[in-house]
Amino acid sequence: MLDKVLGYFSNDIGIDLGTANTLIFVKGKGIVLTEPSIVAIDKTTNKVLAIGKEAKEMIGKTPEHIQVIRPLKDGVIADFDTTQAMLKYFIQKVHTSFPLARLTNPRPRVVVGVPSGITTVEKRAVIDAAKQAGAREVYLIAEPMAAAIGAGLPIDQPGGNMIVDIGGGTSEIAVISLSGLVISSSIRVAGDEMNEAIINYLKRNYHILIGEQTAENVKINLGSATASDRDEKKMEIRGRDMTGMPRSVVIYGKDIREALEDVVTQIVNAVKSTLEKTPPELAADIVERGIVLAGGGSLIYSLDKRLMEETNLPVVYCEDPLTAVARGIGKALQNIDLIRRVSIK
Ligand SMILES: Nc1ncnc2c1ncn2[C@@H]1O[C@H](COP(=O)(O)OP(=O)(O)OP(=O)(O)O)[C@@H](O)[C@H]1O
Repeated sequence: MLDKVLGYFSNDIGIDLGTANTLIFVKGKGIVLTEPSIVAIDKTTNKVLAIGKEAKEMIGKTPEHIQVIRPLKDGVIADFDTTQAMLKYFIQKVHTSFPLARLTNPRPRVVVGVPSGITTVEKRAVIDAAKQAGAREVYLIAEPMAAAIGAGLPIDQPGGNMIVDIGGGTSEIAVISLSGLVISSSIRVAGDEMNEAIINYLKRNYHILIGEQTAENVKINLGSATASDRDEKKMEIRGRDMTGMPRSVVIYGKDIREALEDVVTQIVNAVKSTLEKTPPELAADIVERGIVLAGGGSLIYSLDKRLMEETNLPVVYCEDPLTAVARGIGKALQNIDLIRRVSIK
């Protein structure tokens, strides 16, 4: 009986520690936290002022002494101390939401999703950050593996499953069979580069400077990966001109499709080259099952159509692409054997 109670309240947690967003899954509860991976710091005192949503609202609106940091870059930790402070805050936030769990399991087991191309040093940084934030045991799962589990693909069967997980910092492409990554490729080009491409395009062609938030908004509302009705859609955006004066311009979907073309091509080429390296038996399964898309970056309008045109394969979105990795980590949390089988050693 006691075991049952302890088991139920053992709040082992799964973390999708993303470049853009951090999601936390608590065993028995589901996804309990979704926050931007952003921290605001007072540069003069080095004190953390805000974390997550609160910090995101400060972007581009802070006085000189406040710096808003994204401590992860390209899917991995770029600023160790800030990532650790952020993780500690998020873990404690979910931990204190379940007081009984805190009594029974004060130091939870933590499973973290990381890019498949992570280096040994980067791995160490994630494990250390999670341990210092209170984790007892830390397991790492490659993001495409977690996304495939979250998408409900039969990863433990002998058969090819292709998953393309496009986040903020990395695009992960993998073919999975028998609980292993048969082929994987991780490129450090994804949603964030799309924002940057829009900022640069508008600077070059419209001589207007816009912030990251505006760029993301433009990407979501006007961006696309193929010619479509969106080309004619327009939007008025505000920024500064080259003399620093506030200015507004009207831009069209076609402009943004052009701005994104280089980033989209890099992602499409990475998918094609992974397909070329896929063993024939597994390729045959992919012809039948199609390519599965996950991650927020994959939501760029008509990316599925573009990939279909370029590969001649069926392309489908998994359910709720933004939470696929977190849900996959969550499923793994229910099953320690699965964690051991699929975790990065
Ligand atoms: N509707 C949309 N259209 C285009 N892009 C979108 C849309 N919704 C979210 N995004 C983009 O998705 C990205 C974030 O996706 P996600 O949360 O999956 O990434 P992450 O897990 O934080 O990053 P990574 O896996 O690279 O560490 C951001 O670049 C965001 O702008």
